[in-house]
Formats: sequence, C-alpha cells, structure tokens
Amino acid sequence: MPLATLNFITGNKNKLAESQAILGSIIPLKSQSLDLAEIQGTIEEISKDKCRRAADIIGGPVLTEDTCLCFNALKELPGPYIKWFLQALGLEGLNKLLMAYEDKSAQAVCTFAYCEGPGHEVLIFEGRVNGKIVPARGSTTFGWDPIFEVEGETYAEMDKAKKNSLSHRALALTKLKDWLRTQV
Ligand SMILES: O=c1nc[nH]c2c1ncn2[C@H]1C[C@H](O)[C@@H](COP(=O)(O)OP(=O)(O)OP(=O)(O)O)O1
Ligand SMILES: [Mg+2]
Repeated sequence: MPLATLNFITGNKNKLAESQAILGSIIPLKSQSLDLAEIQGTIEEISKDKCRRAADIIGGPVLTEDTCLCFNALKELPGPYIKWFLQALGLEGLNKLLMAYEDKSAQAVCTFAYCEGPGHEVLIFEGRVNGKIVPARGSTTFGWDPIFEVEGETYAEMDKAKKNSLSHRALALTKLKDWLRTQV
C-alpha cells in the first residue's frame, strides 16, 4: 500500500526540516515529538529499539532517526552518545577529546528506522559520510555541524542545499526513498 505521509517521530526541528527538504514533495512528513529514551548498544540496536517503542506509543506506522558522530581514533565513540557529549563538552571540548591523537577522521552516521506498528519488524536505512573533526567554523544553528568537515568545508559553512545533497541524512533518505518506491 503506498504511504501518503510518514509519521516522523523526532524532537529535533533541524532534523525534520532537513529531512523534508531532502524528500521534497515525494512524501510529506507529519511530525510528532516524543521524548523517547535511548538505550545503550550498537547503532542498529538503539535505532530498532527507539522505533519499536515509538510504534508502541503511537499504535501505528512510525519513522524515527538516530544520528551518530563516530571518531575513528576513539573506536567510533562518542557514536550514538554524541548528543550528551556535545551537551557536556561543547564543540571545543569535542575537539579536545582528539588532541591526544593524530587521526582526526570521523564518520557522520544517520539511521532511519521504519516500523509499521506494534509487533512489526523494524526496517533500517543507514547513511554514512567520512569527514574530519576541526575547530568550529560556520553557523552554529545545528549541533556539531561547525566541527565536521567534508572536502574542505564544514557542514555549517555549506549552504543548506549543498549539505542536503551530500549529507549522512541524504544518503540514508535515498535508501528510504528506494524502499518506498517498491511499496507502491
Ligand atoms: O546533521 C546534523 N548535524 C549536526 N548535528 C546533528 C545532526 N543530526 C543530529 N545532530 C545532533 C543532534 C543531537 O545532539 C545528536 C543526535 O542525537 P539524536 O538522539 O539522534 O537526536 P535528537 O535527540 O536531537 O532528536 P530525536 O528526537 O530524533 O532523537 O546530534
Ligand atoms: Mg534523541
């Protein structure tokens, strides 16, 4: 059955705006904000658990998203815990975490999860972008955008259209769109 809209459960307005801009008119996102607790574990375990709980609460189809920032020198930490690291340490503190290491490379990982409703399987769509952690440059409107550099520019220095053309979120949504096409 084709989906008329997707119920995107997120408390993050920037995620919602970027996702809707990337999906365009193909599929409208309806959004609800739920404060979902996030477990510890692998990216896939966390994403599936979050989506399953959202489906249980909503009682129907839901889309959720989890974003990770993985520092290669730190064996992919902070990873799914980046929200709390960013909140506690700030952009400068995140740079300082890597001072002991030569390797500043990092991966931005976006994982969308879709669940039809309570008791249904959770589908995962992941996008990953390689970059490096640098001292903050650019607008500070969205999370760690100012310290994640891809091909010479931080996400925060790019105009929105450019970020949305190459980001971890764009790559994940391409997979989601491909899957949606098979559902028609
Ligand atoms: O493209 C991005 N560029 C920069 N920063 C970003 C991006 N995407 C997420 N972020 C930040 C938000 C949060 O500090 C952490 C992910 O945590 P995460 O749990 O996935 O997001 P959240 O709690 O804000 O929203 P939600 O209600 O969907 O869980 O990285
Ligand atoms: Mg969250």
